[in-house]
Amino acid sequence: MTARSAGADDGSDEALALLREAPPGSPEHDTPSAGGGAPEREPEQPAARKGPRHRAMAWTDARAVAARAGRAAPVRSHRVPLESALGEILTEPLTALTDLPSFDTSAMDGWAVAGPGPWRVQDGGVLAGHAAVGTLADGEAVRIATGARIPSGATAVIRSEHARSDEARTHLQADRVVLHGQDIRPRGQECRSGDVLLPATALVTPAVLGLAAAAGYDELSTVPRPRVEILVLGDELLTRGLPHDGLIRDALGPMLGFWLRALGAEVIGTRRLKDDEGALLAAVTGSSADLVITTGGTASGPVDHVHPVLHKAGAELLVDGVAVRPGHPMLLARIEVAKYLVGLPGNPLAAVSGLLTLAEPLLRELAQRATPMTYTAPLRNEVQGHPHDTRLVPVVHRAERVVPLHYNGPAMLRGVATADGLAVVPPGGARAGAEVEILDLPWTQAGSGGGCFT
Ligand SMILES: Nc1nc2c(c(=O)[nH]1)N[C@H]1C(S)=C(S)[C@@H](COP(=O)(O)OP(=O)(O)OC[C@H]3O[C@@H](n4cnc5c(N)ncnc54)[C@H](O)[C@@H]3O)O[C@H]1N2
Ligand code: MOO
Repeated sequence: MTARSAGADDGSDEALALLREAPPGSPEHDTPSAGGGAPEREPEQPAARKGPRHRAMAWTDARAVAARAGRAAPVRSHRVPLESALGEILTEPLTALTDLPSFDTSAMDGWAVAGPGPWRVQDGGVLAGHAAVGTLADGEAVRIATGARIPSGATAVIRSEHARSDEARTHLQADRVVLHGQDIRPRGQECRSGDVLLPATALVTPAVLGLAAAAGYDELSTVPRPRVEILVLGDELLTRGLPHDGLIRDALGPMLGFWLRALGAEVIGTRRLKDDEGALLAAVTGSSADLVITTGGTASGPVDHVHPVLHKAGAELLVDGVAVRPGHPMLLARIEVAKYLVGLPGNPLAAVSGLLTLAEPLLRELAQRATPMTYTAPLRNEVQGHPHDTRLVPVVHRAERVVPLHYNGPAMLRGVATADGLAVVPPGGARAGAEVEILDLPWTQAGSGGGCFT
């Protein structure tokens, strides 16, 4: 867990201060949710609008469906150069291709000696990377460097600081008792050729890359990162400059690619599409990605084309709405075998909610990464819940507790930008002190998702 020190200069203190200081009567104070930013109030749903509510799946069920969809995809493997394997999962055990060390090695700079001293010092010396020198006979010594091959016949290495040679540097005397084999790393001390160093299913971390290289590998067999294409939808979106004339900046395009990479995806592209059904259908059906992510257009407005396009594409809706706030219109569809689409709602925090609810478990299973340990933390402040739905609320860790952040409205990124994670607040809410599950953000120290190697 990240226990950031109180007062960390990360911008979250302003959000926290606002939470503490909102005066009575202010909108902040009046929000029905402590922790700030209420779930936007919904009017009682008339019968005619009850359809979506019936379809909405419980938050935990939706995550389970997404994970199952990922597990159902065929298992894949590729051989890649070491540097490309970072963050992927091994599909074969890492079996040593050599003994390590692969020869008897000096562990120190000093002298290799044979038998009991004093010793006659041979001319020259042995350096790391040099071929073997001749055999040492009993009573002989030769200068040696750390990492150099031990000459045959040598029985020990004496560190430079533990022996003295005479003026002419021809004779050597030890300052202390010399033990047989001291400071010699024997061949195969770490492993023998053929030993299994890591099982298939191990995550390739930087340390694994180092071990694989030491053990003789140039390439590794791993599960390829799922290939993801992002389609950002909306006529109202600008990619530069200030909002004007009802147009706003696209906040999702700049964020999602990096976030998806941190979740283990290979992002093959981000495209911006106008609100045009034909263009969306062509982009979805023509995409070569394993997972298409769309943003916006999930609801039932006049230019919300995701549902009609999925229908036309013959896709199977696996999740069509989730009982979670924000983000309830999120969806998951199977377009064809092993090709999925996650529809993220357009409101930016709702999109983050969809990313963590549906894309994260799907990508994790497609990449065959281990399920991270879930953990809970006590809330410092009460958080009001939605009557029926789970809430995901940005929080920071402070002194063994999590503090709900204020700017947590569906259209706001200000809270999550300073957050360590999202608290999973059950329907009905949670009191101060209640333990709630925390979804770490992939870049926080507490993140247990196996590392975010981008
Ligand atoms: N009658 C109803 N209307 C809406 C409901 C509902 O239940 N009944 N749900 C609301 C909720 S909740 C959400 S979330 C949104 C989801 O809508 P869409 O997924 O169709 O998204 P859009 O309508 O395209 O956009 C919503 C909102 O987000 C802004 N947006 C979109 N893309 C971006 C982007 N890349 N960067 C920044 N902002 C973006 C867009 O301008 C809208 O303001 O539906 C509600 N409506
Ligand atoms: O809150 Mo909507 O929940 O998905 O913006």
